[in-house]
Amino acid sequence: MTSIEVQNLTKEYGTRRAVDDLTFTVRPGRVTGFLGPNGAGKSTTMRLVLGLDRPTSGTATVGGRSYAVLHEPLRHVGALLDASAAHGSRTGRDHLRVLAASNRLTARRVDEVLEETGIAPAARHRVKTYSLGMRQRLGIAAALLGDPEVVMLDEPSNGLDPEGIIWIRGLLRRLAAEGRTVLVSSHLMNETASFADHLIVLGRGRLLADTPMREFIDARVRPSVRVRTSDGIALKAALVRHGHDAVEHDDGYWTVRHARVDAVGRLLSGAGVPILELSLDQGTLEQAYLHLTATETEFAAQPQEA
Ligand SMILES: Nc1ncnc2c1ncn2[C@@H]1O[C@H](COP(=O)(O)OP(=O)(O)OP(=O)(O)O)[C@@H](O)[C@H]1O
Repeated sequence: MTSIEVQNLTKEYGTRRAVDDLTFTVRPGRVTGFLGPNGAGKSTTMRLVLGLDRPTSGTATVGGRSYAVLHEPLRHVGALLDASAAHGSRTGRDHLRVLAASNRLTARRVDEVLEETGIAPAARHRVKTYSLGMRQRLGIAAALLGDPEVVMLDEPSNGLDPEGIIWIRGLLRRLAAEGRTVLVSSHLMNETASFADHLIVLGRGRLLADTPMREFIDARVRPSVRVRTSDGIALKAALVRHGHDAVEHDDGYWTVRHARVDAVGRLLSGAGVPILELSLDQGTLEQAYLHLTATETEFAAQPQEA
């Protein structure tokens, strides 16, 4: 089992500290979402893990070894950092074949990942004719080529169509279920919520959270109850009588904050209020993330310089 270990990692570009004393471990068997606003340091951290940049101090290792010393690294770590990295005048297949050859991987494996990522029909076309989504799939194919234990993807959903987004979700879940270590950065909160088990959140190069996704949401967004009725006046009166605060929305739903579904259901049926719909509103990753960024004063008060 191979983890990504980041220990007191710092990277400065001139006077700008892109990564600031980061320490975390990305563990196998789950998908870890890597979040943070633009410029928070996610890509820099990934580049440091891949040995594409040298840390100012601290270490980033994979299975206890730095990427630079890995023999045939694609067999250990697969990464998508920049989907435009492939040579435009090569075909998708040739691009993967060159990568495969440098890591003693077979041409058969190239054909497998072309199939797996859905670009086999375009494999003999030049990369410069690929759409953004196809380039993205080619980048993911390259990441999977060596059947690696560790997969790091920077914004993999970028440019994918709805089917592609569903596909990547299933792929990430499967890679984690196979016991791999999967780190995925994204700005799409709904997307991240659909595939991540765990979250690492950065702000201005620092670690803001390293926690299971459910805990991250529950700690910041208290659940509420959503209810729809044909008698809003009776609903409000019954809830207020029991000390609840009920808010009506434009879509005809009411929200009862800090309440349990069963308690609200019992109370309303006891009061003879007609209930058309009743459900738990658990709070979303987006709400929790925005709550975190709003409460991190230093992080919110010092916007990124241009
Ligand atoms: N090669 C570089 N030279 C100078 N500054 C850099 C370099 N690479 C990154 N930076 C700076 O480091 C900071 C972190 O950037 P990084 O790309 O890691 O953030 P990010 O979280 O990946 O952002 P995004 O979500 O926009 O991709 C930014 O301020 C960026 O301008």
